[in-house]
Amino acid sequence: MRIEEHGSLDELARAAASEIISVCRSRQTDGGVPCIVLTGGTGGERVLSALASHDELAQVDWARVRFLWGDERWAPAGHEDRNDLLADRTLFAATTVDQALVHRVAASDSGVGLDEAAAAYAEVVDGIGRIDLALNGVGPDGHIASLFPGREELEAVGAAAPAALAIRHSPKPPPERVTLTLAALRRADRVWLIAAGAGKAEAVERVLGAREPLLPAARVSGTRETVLWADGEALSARS
Ligand SMILES: O=C(O)[C@H](O)[C@@H](O)[C@H](O)[C@H](O)COP(=O)(O)O
Repeated sequence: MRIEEHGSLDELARAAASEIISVCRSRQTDGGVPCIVLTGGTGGERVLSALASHDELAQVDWARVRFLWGDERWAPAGHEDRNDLLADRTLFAATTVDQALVHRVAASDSGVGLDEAAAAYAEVVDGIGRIDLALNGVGPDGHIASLFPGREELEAVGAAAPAALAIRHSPKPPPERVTLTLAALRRADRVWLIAAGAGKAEAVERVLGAREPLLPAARVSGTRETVLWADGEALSARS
């Protein structure tokens, strides 16, 4: 795992945004359509904001970038709880994306149920070939996406595992969500973990300590690289 240590969340977000632009440019130069899995949470939001205000934003044709979400809260379209709203208010407001390439999880007011929304999202993810980058905010308990420690959803790792699952009774509100599984996240070429602030120091230490193979944030890796983007506070308990 590569560690990208930065002095603050803002510095971290700007550096990550620069690297996202570079990943997308490289893929588009090769004639490809990059696919990025976005994350919710403070870290995810700051990276999106840093992208939106980045002076090299225009070097990527964002209308030829495919977007997924690592998880989404089960809420009506446009609700403050939704992770896709973070993108709408930042990156998507600063550039032009092709909504046909923006794969949102169905909203709770769209007429489908939670299980149906999860199954439909799994089908979308199964239909996507290459995932270039999966961003994952790390929770204080070491969760990523809506994959929480000790939960049965963590067992969805094999080749036959679904790409997305419905989550109920999430320990982090709101209680109902749709999440990509480890099986799906592990398909990504690059998996980036984002952790900033003293509140993440224990989780980061547990990930780097590699003593807990069951910790969600310690169980995800990319096929080409796994990077921990962290600030000094989040790395402060590193042994
Ligand atoms: O929907 C969500 O809640 C997020 O996807 C979740 O996985 C988040 O990334 C972590 O909980 C970190 O969130 P913070 O960066 O706000 O601590």
